[in-house]
Amino acid sequence: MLEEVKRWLERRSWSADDRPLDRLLAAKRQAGPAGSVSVVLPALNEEATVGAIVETIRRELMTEAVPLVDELVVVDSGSSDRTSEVAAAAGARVVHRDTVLPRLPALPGKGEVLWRSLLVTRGEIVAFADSDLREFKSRFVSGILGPLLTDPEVHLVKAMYDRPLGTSSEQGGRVTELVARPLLNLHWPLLAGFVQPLGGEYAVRRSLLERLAFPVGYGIELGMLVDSLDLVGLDALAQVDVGVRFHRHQDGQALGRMAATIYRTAQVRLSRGHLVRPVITQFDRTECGFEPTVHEVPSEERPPMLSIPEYRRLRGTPEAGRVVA
Ligand SMILES: O=c1ccn([C@@H]2O[C@H](COP(=O)(O)OP(=O)(O)O[C@H]3O[C@H](CO)[C@@H](O)[C@H](O)[C@H]3O)[C@@H](O)[C@H]2O)c(=O)[nH]1
Ligand SMILES: O=C(O)[C@H](O)COP(=O)(O)O
Repeated sequence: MLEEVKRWLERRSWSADDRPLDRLLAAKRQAGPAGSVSVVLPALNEEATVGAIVETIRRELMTEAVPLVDELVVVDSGSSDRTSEVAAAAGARVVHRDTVLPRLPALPGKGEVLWRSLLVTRGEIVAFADSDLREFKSRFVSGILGPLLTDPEVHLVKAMYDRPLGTSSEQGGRVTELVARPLLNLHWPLLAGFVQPLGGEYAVRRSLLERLAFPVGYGIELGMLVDSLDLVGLDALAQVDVGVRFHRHQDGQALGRMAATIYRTAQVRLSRGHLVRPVITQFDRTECGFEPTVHEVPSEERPPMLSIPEYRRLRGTPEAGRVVA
């Protein structure tokens, strides 16, 4: 491990317990508008879990006594189930991806809805969390907000946690362990200290988010880490231990496509313009043997939000500063 990473782990890795709620609330009051917080839950067919997550955040972080979160938005990514209804009934503002920036038809994928969420939220700090989490705890949100509210030098905070898979207590995160961690260690060793580089729970200052390109699919987390390192440096990145995370596990083939997308995101960053065929072939057993299916690996990226005129008008920002394009 690099010496810089050892030092980073000592300086920038915390537990959610390190910053109790009353300290966060005091810091938020003191920060004024810079401490405004939006929580965004991307959701594609999550009717089973999104309601409980919304209720927990509203009950524990959005009350008169604990006004830590200012707005809670579920961005529906094209669900065919009752995700929107359930989320709205639980008290979230629900926005469908197609209603945001309608001049650009939405592309499929999680990164796409996170990108669009910047146009429908106002917080100077935006916290994202997956909406398929079970046994959700509000510390998943308050924990990652802590360093941003209390330390102006921190710009991005990722949650870290144990990830049970089936009966095994610590073996979840198959794409993390087989693809993302090796890629990061070999190509961006400064990021080797992140325990959960792909985790969907992270909080980021808007001033950073709006300067980042967003891969439209599952490449968003790796892309965001790599580009943030480039834009703000390792010391502006941090991680917080929030306990244990339970979520819906995708099957091996879906994870294969996710892995290919993440590899592609890395590849684009390693050699912009390098010509490859971004497809992955997978196999299913049929009566005639193994049948190949070819899936495209999405390579589209949305440009930094600061380059979108509608966003600049909304925010009253005249020009784009340094961005990752
Ligand atoms: O097109 C999509 C796909 C997913 N989601 C939502 O995004 C979240 C995470 O998706 P999920 O399929 O549960 O991802 P995981 O298999 O858990 O993948 C992990 O790794 C991914 C790649 O880094 C991250 O995006 C995830 O947040 C992280 O949990 C969930 O709320 C989904 O409903 C969308 O909104 N739109
Ligand atoms: O982050 C990951 O590696 C993927 O979400 C897969 O996680 P799982 O192996 O716990 O399902």
